[in-house]
Amino acid sequence: MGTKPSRKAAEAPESANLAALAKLTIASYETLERDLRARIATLEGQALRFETAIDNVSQGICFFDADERLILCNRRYAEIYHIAPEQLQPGLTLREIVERRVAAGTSTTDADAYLALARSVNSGMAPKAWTANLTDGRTIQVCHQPMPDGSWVATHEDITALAANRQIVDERISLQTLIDWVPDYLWVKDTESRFVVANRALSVDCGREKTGDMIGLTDFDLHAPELAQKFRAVEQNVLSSGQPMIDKEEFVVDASGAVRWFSSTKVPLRNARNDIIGLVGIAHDITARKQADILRDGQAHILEMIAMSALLEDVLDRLMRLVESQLTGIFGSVLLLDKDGSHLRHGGAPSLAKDYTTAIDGIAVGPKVGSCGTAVYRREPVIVADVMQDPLWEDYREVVAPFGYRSCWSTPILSHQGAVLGVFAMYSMTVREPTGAETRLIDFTTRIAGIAIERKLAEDQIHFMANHDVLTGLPNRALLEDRLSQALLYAQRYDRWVTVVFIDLDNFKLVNDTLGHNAGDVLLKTVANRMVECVRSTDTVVRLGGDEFVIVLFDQPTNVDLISETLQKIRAAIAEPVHLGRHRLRATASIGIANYPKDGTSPDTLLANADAAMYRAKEFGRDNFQFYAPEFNTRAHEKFVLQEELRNALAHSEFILLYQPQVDLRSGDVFAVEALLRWKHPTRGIVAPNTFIPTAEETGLIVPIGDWVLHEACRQNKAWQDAGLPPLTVCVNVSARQFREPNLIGRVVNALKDSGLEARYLELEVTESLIMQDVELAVATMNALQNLGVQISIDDFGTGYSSLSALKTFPVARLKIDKSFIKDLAVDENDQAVASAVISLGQNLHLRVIAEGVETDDQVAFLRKNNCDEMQGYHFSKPVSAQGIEKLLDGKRDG
Ligand SMILES: Nc1nc2c(ncn2[C@@H]2O[C@@H]3COP(=O)(O)O[C@H]4[C@@H](O)[C@H](n5cnc6c(=O)[nH]c(N)nc65)O[C@@H]4COP(=O)(O)O[C@H]3[C@H]2O)c(=O)[nH]1
Repeated sequence: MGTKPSRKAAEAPESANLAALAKLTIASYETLERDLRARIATLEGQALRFETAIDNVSQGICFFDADERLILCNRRYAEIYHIAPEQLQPGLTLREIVERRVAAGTSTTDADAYLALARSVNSGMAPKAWTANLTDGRTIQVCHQPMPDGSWVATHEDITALAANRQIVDERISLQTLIDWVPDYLWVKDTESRFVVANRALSVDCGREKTGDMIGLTDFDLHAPELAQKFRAVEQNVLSSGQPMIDKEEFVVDASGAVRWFSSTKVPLRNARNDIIGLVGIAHDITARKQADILRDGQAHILEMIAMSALLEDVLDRLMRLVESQLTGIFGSVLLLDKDGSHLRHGGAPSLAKDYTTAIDGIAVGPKVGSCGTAVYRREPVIVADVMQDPLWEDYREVVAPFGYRSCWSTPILSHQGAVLGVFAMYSMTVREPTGAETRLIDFTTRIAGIAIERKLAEDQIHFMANHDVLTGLPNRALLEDRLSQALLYAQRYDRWVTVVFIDLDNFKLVNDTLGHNAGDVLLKTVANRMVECVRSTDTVVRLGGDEFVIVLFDQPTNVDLISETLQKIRAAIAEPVHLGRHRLRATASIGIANYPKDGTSPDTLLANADAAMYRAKEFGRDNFQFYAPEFNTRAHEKFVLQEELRNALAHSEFILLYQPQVDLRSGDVFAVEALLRWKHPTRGIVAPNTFIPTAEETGLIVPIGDWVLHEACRQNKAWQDAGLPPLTVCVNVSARQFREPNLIGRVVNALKDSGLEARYLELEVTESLIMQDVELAVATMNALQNLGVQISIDDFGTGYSSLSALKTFPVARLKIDKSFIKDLAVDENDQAVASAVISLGQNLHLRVIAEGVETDDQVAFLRKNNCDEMQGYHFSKPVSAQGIEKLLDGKRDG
C-alpha cells in the first residue's frame, strides 16, 4: 500500500501551470491539459510501480523524516506489527506509531524505551542492526540506516522461522558437542573413506586440534600405510557388502607412538532411498583389557617355556618384550648374579642398546654401583629418577650418558628361599619415577624372572649332578664318554695322541673300613684335587666311582716319555701324605695307561684297555703304572670266565673243604680245625681261595658259597664226633659280605640244626677290618652269635686299626695273629714287637691268642717264650681233607 505522495506532489505543478495559462494565455487549454494528463498518467504509473514494488518487498520498510514523522511505510511493515494500514498515515510521529504497536502487543518495550533506542541508533551515520524479540514470541530483525538530513530508513524482517532454523543449527552444534564428550572414537566417513564427522577423542588422538581438521582426511593421512590400508580394506568391505562389522579388535598407533587396541564397530550409513552413502564407526579403547590379556597370555607362554626347559636367555628375552609391550618408552633388563655372588652378568635386555648391555656386563655388586649393583647389594629396590643427578650413578654416568637413559628402577630378583638371583631393571628416557602400573609390572616381572632363574639353576644342578661325582665334584662316567669322544675327534684331525689313564687307589677299602667313611671321603677329595692340579685345564679328571679315577690327557705329544713324566707327576701328587684325623697316610695308586690310536680307537676300547693295564699294575704289587699291552686283555677275559664258572661251581658241587688243625702250644693237643675252602675245578684242578674268593665277594656269590661251607663244616664236625673222635671246634671264615647279610644268625642256626652240632663246637672267624666297618652292628651281631653259644675269633689281627677301647667291648674268644707277622718272626724285630704286643693284649683282655702260619721251630720257640696260647701252621700240619684229620687224630690217639 502506498500513501500516494506522487499525486499530492503532482497537484502543485498543475495549479502553477493553470496560473501561468491564465496569465500568459498562450497555447490552447486542451493541448496543455492533454500534456498535463499524460504527465500525470506517467507519474501515476511510476508511483503505482513504486508502491507495488515496496508493498511486495518481504521486509517491512519505513521512512521517517528528521522530525520523526513517517514519510511512508509499506504493507509488510503494517502486517509485521499488526497495525491496520489506514492507521499508518504519513505524518504520524514515531511515538504515535510505537504506541500503536504497544497497543497491538507487537512492541518489545514501552514507547519511551523504544524511542530512546531509536534515537540512539539514529545518532550516527553508521547502519545498525538488531534483533527484537516481540512479546508475541516473534523475532524481528531491524536494520536502521540514518540519512545525512536526519531522516532514516529502516527495514523490519520477521526472522522467527530463521531463528528456529538457527536453533536447528545450534542443535547440530550440540550434537557435535555431545559426541565430543564420548571417550570412544566416533566418526562418519563417506564412501571414499574420507572423514565427514569425527569426535574430539579421535581428532586429539590423531594429533588434530579441532574436530573440523579431520574432515576430508583419510586414514592414509593419519596412520602408517599398512595400517591405513588395513582400515580401508575393512571399510570398503562394509561399504560394498552392506554388512556391518561388529566389535572387531583393531589397533592404532597414536600420536605419542603408543599402540592402542580398540573394539571397533563399523556400520554402513544409508540415505532415505536406502543407498549406502558412507559409514559410521565407533571404536572403544580396550587397550587396558588387551594388555591384561597379553600379559596373562604372555605369562602363560613364559611359564610354559620355563616348564619346557627353554633356554633362560629366551625366557628372559620374551619376558622383557612382554613388559615392554605393556608400557611406552620403557626398556627392560635382567642381570644375573654370578656364581661368585659379587658380579652381575647379562641375562636379557632385547631393547637396550647392545653396547650398553656389553658395557654393564660383569659389573660388581656394591653400595654405589648404579641402580642394579646397589639393589642387589641392598637386597631391596633402588629407584633412580635421574641417573644424571643421583649419587649412586656417579661412577657410571659416562657409561650411560651416550645412550640417553635417564631413569633406572632396579629390583632384586629373589629365590623362594630369599636368595638374590639377579636384578630386574626398567630404563626410561625421561626423568621420572615409576607409576603404580609400572610398579605392579615390576613385581610381576621379578616374580616370573625368579621362577625362570631358579628353575634354570635347579636344572643346571641336576645336569651337574648327572654328569659329576657328588663327593669330589669331578666329571663322572657320563661326561667321560663325551669328553673322550671329543678328544679322539681332535686327535684324529690333528694326528695327535689321547692318553687314557686308569687309576685305582691301593688299599683304599682298608682306609674306608678301618678309619671310617669320612676319612675315606677326605682321602678321595684330596687325591682328586691333587690330580686336577697336575693336569691342564683341557684334560679331564673323572671319578668313576669308589677309588677309581680316569684321566683323559687331551692333545698328547706322540711320545711315551713325555706321557710318563705326567704320570710320575700324578703319582707323586697322590703319594703326598694325607692327614686323616690323628693318622698320617700315604696313598699309592695302581695306574694303567692306554693311548689312542695305538691301544684303541674307540672310547670303550681305550677305557677297557687302560683298565686291563691298571689290573696289571695291581698284580705287579700295586703302586706302579703299566702301559697297556695286548696280552692284558687275556687276563680280563680270564676274570670274566672265572665269574661264569664260579656261578656254576656250587650247582656242580665243585667245592670241597680242607681242615687245618689248631694246636695248644702248651699241651700240643689238637683242639680245633679251621675249615678252608677249595674249588675242584674240572680242568684247572684244585683252585686256592685267594684266586676266587675276591670274585665271589664282588659278585655276591660268597653268600651261597659261605652257606655251603657253614653247613658242610658243621656236618663234618658232627660226623667226626659221631665217629668217636675227640670233640673239636670247627672254625669257619666269614667274609664281610656274609657278615652283613641280615639273616646271618638264621643261617647259622640252620647249619647247627641241620647238622645237629652243638653251638659251642662252632667258631666263626671274622677279620678285624670287617668289625671296624660298622662296629655297632658288628658287636650286635657278635652278641647274637655268642648268645647262641657260637664262639668268635678275630682273624688277621694286627693288620687293622682297632682301637683298644673298642676291642674290650667285642664279645670274642680269640685273637689270631696274622701270619704276615709270624713269617719273619725269628729275624724281624718289628714283627716280634707286634706279636708279643698282641699276646700281652690278649692276656690283659683275657682272650686266647693263636698264631697263624707257624712253619718253623724258631717261630714256635718265640711263641712259647712269649706265652702264646695256640698255633696253626705247616709246622704242625697243612690243611688236609676230612679223612686226613681223622687219620691225624687217630694217629695222635694211637701215638
Ligand atoms: N704260607 C703259609 N700259609 C699257611 C700256613 N698255615 C696256614 N696257611 C694258610 O693261611 C690261610 C689261613 O686262612 P685265613 O687267614 O683265614 O685266610 C683264608 C681265608 O681268608 C679265605 N678263605 C678260605 N676259606 C674260606 C671260606 O670258606 N670262606 C671265606 N669267606 N674265606 C675263606 O682264604 C684265605 C686263604 O686261605 P688258604 O689259601 O686256605 O690259606 C690258609 C692256609 O692254607 C703256613 O704255615 N704257611
